[in-house]
Amino acid sequence: MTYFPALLNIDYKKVVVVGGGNVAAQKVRALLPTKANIHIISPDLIAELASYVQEGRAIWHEKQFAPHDVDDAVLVFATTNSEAVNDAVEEATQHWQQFSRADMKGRVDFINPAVVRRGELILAVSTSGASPGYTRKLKAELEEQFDESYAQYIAFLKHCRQQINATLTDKAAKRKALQQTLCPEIFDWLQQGDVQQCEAFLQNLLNGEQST
Ligand SMILES: C[C@@]1(CC(=O)O)c2cc3[nH]c(cc4nc(cc5[nH]c(cc(n2)[C@H]1CCC(=O)O)[C@@](C)(CC(=O)O)[C@@H]5CCC(=O)O)C(CC(=O)O)=C4CCC(=O)O)c(CCC(=O)O)c3CC(=O)O
Ligand SMILES: NC(=O)C1=CN([C@@H]2O[C@H](COP(=O)(O)OP(=O)(O)OC[C@H]3O[C@@H](n4cnc5c(N)ncnc54)[C@H](O)[C@@H]3O)[C@@H](O)[C@H]2O)C=CC1
Repeated sequence: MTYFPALLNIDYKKVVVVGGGNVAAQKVRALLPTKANIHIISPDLIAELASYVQEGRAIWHEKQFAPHDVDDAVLVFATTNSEAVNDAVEEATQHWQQFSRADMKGRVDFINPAVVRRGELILAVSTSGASPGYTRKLKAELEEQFDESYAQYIAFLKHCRQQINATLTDKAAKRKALQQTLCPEIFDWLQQGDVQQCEAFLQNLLNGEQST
């Protein structure tokens, strides 16, 4: 299968996860940074999921799956340990609802990548189902390579881009300035906690004075 990668806006939309085990938790963990309305359908929950429910970050329907549970959901995850139940979830899911099936036994509209988030930076990795174990290993490597400092770095690049777009009018000058924000010095200055140096660099770009 050749999959199409995309980043979805699911804020305030209903998402249903059927099952309350480790695989369900993996899916819910990936959903939590969004503002989606997360509904878990399962007669039981592992402790991690129970804590999300207790914190009000997901809604638990303590029951066996029934077809109407998927009503109005934009994403549906079938993560139970029963092929028959996953079949029933698949059957209940309309063609306009995106369906993910953890056992890969039937219809699969999308599969889940491993995700590393650093502020607004999103690194998503997949082997298209070839080797989820390798995907997990690659994620661990990316977590090391892209540490938490990247959140601040991306936030500063965003700030620069907003300022440049608001200040410079000439297209070529804008492009040049945006390109210059990608110089390695900015990352290094932020690592050293030297925000002043970064701001001075940006001011020079906005004044058209930076030549590097
Ligand atoms: C197709 C896909 C569908 C989907 O679920 O979206 C799928 C399917 C299956 N996974 C299986 C097994 C494992 N999955 C993991 C881990 C992850 N699996 C994830 C995604 C995906 N798994 C999608 C493809 C992604 C890709 O290829 O890149 C991750 C990335 C994200 C997530 O789970 O949301 C998450 C890591 C996230 C993280 O660490 O953050 C591990 C490793 C571990 O847990 O340590 C193992 C054991 C090792 C092994 O088997 O390789 C099995 C066999 C089940 C069985 O034997 O019963 C199936 C079914 C089959 O292949 O038929
Ligand atoms: N995609 C992935 O990353 C992986 C997928 N898998 C697949 O995912 C399945 C689930 O794995 P785990 O979460 O580890 O299993 P698990 O056994 O820990 O959890 C299964 C959950 O499904 C619930 N369930 C069973 N019948 C139900 C029903 N009628 N209605 C609602 N909920 C019901 C159970 O109560 C339990 O909470 C595995 O059997 C395997 O096929 C397994 C490992 C990784």
